Amino acid sequence: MEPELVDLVVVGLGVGGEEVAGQLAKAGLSVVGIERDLVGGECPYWGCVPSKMMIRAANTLAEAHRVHQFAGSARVSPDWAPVAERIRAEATDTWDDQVAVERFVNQGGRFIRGSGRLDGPGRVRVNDQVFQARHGIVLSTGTRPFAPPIDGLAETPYWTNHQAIEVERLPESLLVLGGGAIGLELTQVFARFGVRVTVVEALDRILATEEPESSEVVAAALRADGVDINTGVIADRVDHDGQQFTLRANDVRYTADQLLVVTGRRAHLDELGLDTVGVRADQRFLPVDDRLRVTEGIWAVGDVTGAGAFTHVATYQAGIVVADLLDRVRRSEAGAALDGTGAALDDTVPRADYRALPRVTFTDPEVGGVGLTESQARQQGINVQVGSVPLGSSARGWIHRADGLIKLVADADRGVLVGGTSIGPAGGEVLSGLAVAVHAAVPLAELRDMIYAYPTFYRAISDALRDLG
Ligand SMILES: Cc1cc2nc3c(=O)[nH]c(=O)nc-3n(C[C@H](O)[C@H](O)[C@H](O)COP(=O)(O)OP(=O)(O)OC[C@H]3O[C@@H](n4cnc5c(N)ncnc54)[C@H](O)[C@@H]3O)c2cc1C
Ligand SMILES: NC(=O)c1ccc[n+]([C@@H]2O[C@H](COP(=O)([O-])OP(=O)(O)OC[C@H]3O[C@@H](n4cnc5c(N)ncnc54)[C@H](O)[C@@H]3O)[C@@H](O)[C@H]2O)c1
Repeated sequence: MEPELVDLVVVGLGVGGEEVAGQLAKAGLSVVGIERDLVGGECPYWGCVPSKMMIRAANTLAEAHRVHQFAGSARVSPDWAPVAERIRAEATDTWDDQVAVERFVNQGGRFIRGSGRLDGPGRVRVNDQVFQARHGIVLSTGTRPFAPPIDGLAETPYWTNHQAIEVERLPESLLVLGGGAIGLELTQVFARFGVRVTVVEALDRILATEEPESSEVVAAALRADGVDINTGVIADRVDHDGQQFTLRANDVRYTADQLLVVTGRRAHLDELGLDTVGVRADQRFLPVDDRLRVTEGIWAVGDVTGAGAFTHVATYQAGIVVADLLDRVRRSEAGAALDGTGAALDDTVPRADYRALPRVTFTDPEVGGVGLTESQARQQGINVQVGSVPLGSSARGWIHRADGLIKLVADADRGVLVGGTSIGPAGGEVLSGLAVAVHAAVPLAELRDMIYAYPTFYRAISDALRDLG
C-alpha cells in the first residue's frame, strides 16, 4: 500500500503527545494523532486528576477530625459515593474521551484510534494505514503498570491504579504492594475513608526516592491514619481464595479483601517497531538527547523517556519538541541545509534541563522535593552543606501544629542550593521558592538577605538557611 504523506505523526496522545500534536496542528502542520485508548492518557483518567480529587475528599475528612484539636467537636461520616461520582462526572466523563478528541480535531489534527507502530524510517503503520511523515514522528506512548514476578500474583484479580481509581464500593481491607508515590497517596485516601490498609514495601523505607526525612514524616502520618507499614519485605507468593488475598513473605502472611499492586511502571518499547529504524527495543526507556530526539526524524516525550514520570515533565518536554519541530519546518521551507541531525543549525531551540525538576507527593503532609537529595549530591562529589528545620519551629507551623520540615542541600563551593525538600500542609506550594532558587542558582547570600513574610510556612526556609553548615 502507498503510504500517505503528512507532516507529522504522533503515536500516543497522553499528556505529552496531545500537547505536541495539538500545538503543531494549530500551527498549520498536517498532524496525524494516534491513540489506542483514551486521548489524554493516564493523568486525567487514572492518574493525577482523579487521584487528587480523592485526596481532596480524604483531606476534608482529616481536617474535620482536627476540629477536636482546635474548635470543639465534629461528627464525621465518610461516604465514598460523592467521590466516585465526582470522578465520573468532572474528571473522566466516565472514561469517555470525546471532548478531548474534539479538542484535537478542532485544532486541525486528524485523529486515528489504534496502535501505532514504526514501519521503517519516517513511516508509521496503524490499523490498515501507513503514513509517511515529512517532518517527523513523535513517540509519546507512556508507561504501563509493572507487576513483579511473584508466584501466583498473575493469576489473582489484583488491582492496578485503574481499578483503584474506578472503585465505587470500597473494600474493608486493602494490601498495597509498593510504597512509592502512587501507593502512598492512595493508601492515605483509602485509610481516611475507613479501609484497613497494609503497605508492603521491598526497600527499607517508603518513598525511597526522596530524602530519608520525607519517608519518616510520611510513615508517621500514615501510621496516625491507622495504616500498617511494612518495609524490607520481599513477597514470595500471592494467593486469592475467591474472597481474600494472602501475600506471603518468608513466614509472614498478610491478608486483605483486595490487593493493589503499585510497584512501578515500565515503557513497552517492544511494540513500537523500533528495530525498523535501527533503535534497540530492549532498553528500559527511550534514550533521547536534550532536544528529545531519539534518532533522525524521531522525537520522544513523557514517561517513555525515563526523565521523570510526571505530567509537568511531559508538558515541559512537549514544549521543546514543538519548538524544535517548528524550527526544523521553517528551515526546510526556507531551503536551509540541514546536516545529519540538524544540530548545528538550531541554537534558538531550548534544551531540556532537569536540574530543578520538582516533585510533589500529595500525601498529608505534602512532600515537595526539587533538584538533588543530600545523598545524590554527595554521590556527585559536590561539597555538600545541609540545613534543616522542623516546620513546627516556624510560627505558622507551630500555630497549625503541623508536621513537616524544610531541608536544604547546598553546594558550598558555588554558594547555591542544588536541592530542597519542603514537607508540610502546603509542602508542594512552599516548594516553589526552592525550585526558583535551584533553577536560577540564586546565591545563598541573596536568599539570606530576602524578606520572608511572617507567619508563613515558607518562612521556615530562612531558618533552614541559617542552619546550613
Ligand atoms: C495514580 C497516578 C497518579 C499520578 N499523579 C501525578 C501527579 O499528581 N502529578 C504528576 O505530575 N504526575 C502524576 N502521575 C504521572 C502522570 O500521569 C504521567 O507522568 C503522565 O501521564 C505521563 O504522560 P505521557 O504522555 O508520557 O504518558 P501517558 O499519560 O501514559 O499516555 C501515553 C498514551 O499512549 C497510548 N499508547 C501507548 N502505546 C501506544 C501505541 N503504540 N499506539 C497508540 N497509542 C499508544 C496510551 O494508551 C496512553 O494513552 C500519576 C500517575 C498515576 C498512575
Ligand atoms: N504526585 C505525583 O507526582 C505522582 C503520584 C503518583 C505517581 N507519580 C509518578 O508515577 C510513577 C510510578 O509510581 P509508582 O508508585 O508505581 O512507582 P515508584 O517507582 O515510585 O514506587 C514503586 C515502589 O514499589 C516498590 N517495589 C517494587 N517492587 C516491589 C515488590 N516486589 N514488593 C514490594 N515493593 C516493591 C519500590 O521499591 C518502590 O518503592 C512515580 O515514579 C511518579 O513519578 C507521581
